[in-house]
Amino acid sequence: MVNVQGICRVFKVPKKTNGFSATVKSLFQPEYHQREALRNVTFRMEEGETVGFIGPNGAGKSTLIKIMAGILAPTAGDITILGKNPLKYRKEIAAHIGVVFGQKTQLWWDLPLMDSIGLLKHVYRIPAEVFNTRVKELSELLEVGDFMNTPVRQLSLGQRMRGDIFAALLHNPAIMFLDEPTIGLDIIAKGRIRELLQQIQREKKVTVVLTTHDMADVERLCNRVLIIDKGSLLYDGDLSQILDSLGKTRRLVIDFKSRPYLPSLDFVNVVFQDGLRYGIEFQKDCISASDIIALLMKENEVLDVRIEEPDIEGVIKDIYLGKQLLPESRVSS
Ligand SMILES: Nc1ncnc2c1ncn2[C@@H]1O[C@H](COP(=O)(O)OP(=O)(O)OP(=O)(O)O)[C@@H](O)[C@H]1O
Repeated sequence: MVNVQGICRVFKVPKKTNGFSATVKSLFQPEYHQREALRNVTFRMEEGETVGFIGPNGAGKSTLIKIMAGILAPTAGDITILGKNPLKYRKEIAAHIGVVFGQKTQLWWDLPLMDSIGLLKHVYRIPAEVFNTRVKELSELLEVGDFMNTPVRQLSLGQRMRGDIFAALLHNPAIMFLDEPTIGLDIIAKGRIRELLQQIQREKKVTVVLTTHDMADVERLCNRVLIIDKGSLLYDGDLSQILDSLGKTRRLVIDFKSRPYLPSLDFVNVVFQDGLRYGIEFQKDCISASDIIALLMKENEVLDVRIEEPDIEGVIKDIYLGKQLLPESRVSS
């Protein structure tokens, strides 16, 4: 479905100048420096996969998506989408791609949603019969019936997003690029969009590339992540594997009946205390939660125990900051 081999992309950026004469000179003789946005990126995607592209601002995610969509040429490397070079066969590939930008709608702002969908019918040259079936099917799936005739500018962000997903799926694309599909939504609308995307994954064989800064999107929707930083692919693999190997600490939250006696244990630390509630962090590879609980219960009366899993946001943040080394990744060179 997607085959990216050693993709590099360098941008030529004008050098900044200081002072009046240097600024005037740069107007006539501009000097440039090279900005490496992508460095030897290689990966493949199979049909039906949902892959999350994550990385800090400026990592190179949008550049990679633009290259995959045939909007931008790579400086070096090879890429095929559905077996074809997306730049050379741009129009043909566009017919198989659906795009949703969380920050920018592809719908006509002043037109009712249905009119935008009607225009896209002509853009994608969808036969009337196929179009009618698709509209019926997608209206049911995305529950847009109530606002199909409302101008897009009057829709809530969540409704607009459902409209955008509708538009992206109208021509039955093989690949969907979702760029921050839940950005700015409230917690209920985020959940609804994630549910819908999960349903689309189940019911349609569409291959999805998801770019997001929201780790909950990745956790719910992707079983594979590509971590990109400073233009390089740092990791290509399961999200759960990152958590298993990097989230080495676990936290127990314990409510005691009275002030507890806490024996000193290796690899175990009290990280907070709130009345008779204690937060205890431990190295999961060195000691088990059940051993700690058994030891504490010998000496104390325990009312409640909860174990907290590592927080994905925290683990990924530490990777970006270089505090965490990634597990043995499956990045091909
Ligand atoms: N047209 C351009 N001209 C010059 N530099 C560019 C251009 N587009 C991107 N860059 C640079 O390439 C690098 C990667 O940018 P890109 O937009 O791909 O990052 P990103 O991972 O999508 O970031 P974000 O999460 O903020 O959207 C950045 O340093 C950016 O400034």
